[in-house]
Amino acid sequence: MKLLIDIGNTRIKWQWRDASVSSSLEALVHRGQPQFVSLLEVAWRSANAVPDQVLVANVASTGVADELARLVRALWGLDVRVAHAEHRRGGVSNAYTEPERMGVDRWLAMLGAYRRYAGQPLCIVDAGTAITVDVLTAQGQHLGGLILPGRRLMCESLFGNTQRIPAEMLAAEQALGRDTAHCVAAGVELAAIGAVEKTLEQAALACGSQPLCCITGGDGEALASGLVKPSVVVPDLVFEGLDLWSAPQSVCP
Ligand SMILES: Nc1ncnc2c1ncn2[C@@H]1O[C@H](COP(=O)(O)OP(=O)(O)OP(=O)(O)O)[C@@H](O)[C@H]1O
Ligand SMILES: CC(C)(CO)[C@@H](O)C(=O)NCCC(=O)O
Ligand SMILES: [K+]
Repeated sequence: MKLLIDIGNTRIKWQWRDASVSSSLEALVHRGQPQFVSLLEVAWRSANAVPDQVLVANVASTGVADELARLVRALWGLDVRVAHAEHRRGGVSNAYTEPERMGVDRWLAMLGAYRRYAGQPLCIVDAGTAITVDVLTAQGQHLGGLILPGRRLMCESLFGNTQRIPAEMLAAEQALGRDTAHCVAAGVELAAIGAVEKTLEQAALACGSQPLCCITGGDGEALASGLVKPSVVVPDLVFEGLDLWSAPQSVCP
């Protein structure tokens, strides 16, 4: 049994996997919650499972990952394996000249998407604390990507830097708002949708056919429902990639 862990800037998400079964995703907020280690301990003890491998993807501080590694050692006497972005793996080539600077969540989402949907161009979207969009050709060449603030960060930047926009975060209901909170919701939603749709258009030109849009992340469903172009939502895309990353046959060439 493997325990796969994705540490984002807002939440820690985890999934138990063995050869045949993947558990549903579980998550807890670690930001501003110093007791997250004891909450994790309760959650993992109650799973009544003993992992033989613990794999970690971390884009938060190393302090969070270190505390988690201590817990894993205390519970099961295991060292965690920490994934990182690379030049090449599993048929995917990274466009970054310094791949170690890319967030590993982006790299793993690309590996996961390529494993599932290789053979067509892909546009991989992770809608979390930040929103990332990355384009892969049908042959697995990463063409590059974009990073923008996620839904909550976009809202908070407005709430924190204006006098007359109160801190009220709503889901967007219509394209155009008719009061402040709905205008913010519409603006934030359209910023994300516009970024993805524009990238899809440019990627279609660059790749010669319409890419499949693979979406993951806490705000993924909401983003997908606003897109005109077809998309698939894969909540455990980063875990698919982490599982692939840890497989012995996927040694980095
Ligand atoms: N309790 C919560 N606190 C803050 N945001 C939350 C909470 N629950 C859900 N969210 C939503 O989840 C989004 C973050 O999604 P997700 O959990 O995928 O990101 P993350 O893993 O924490 O961040 P990232 O991986 O981008 O660093 C936020 O934009 C917010 O809308
Ligand atoms: C962009 C985020 C925050 C998304 O989780 C993460 O992938 C990250 O911290 N990336 C490092 C910068 C980069 O990917 O170029
Ligand atoms: K993420």
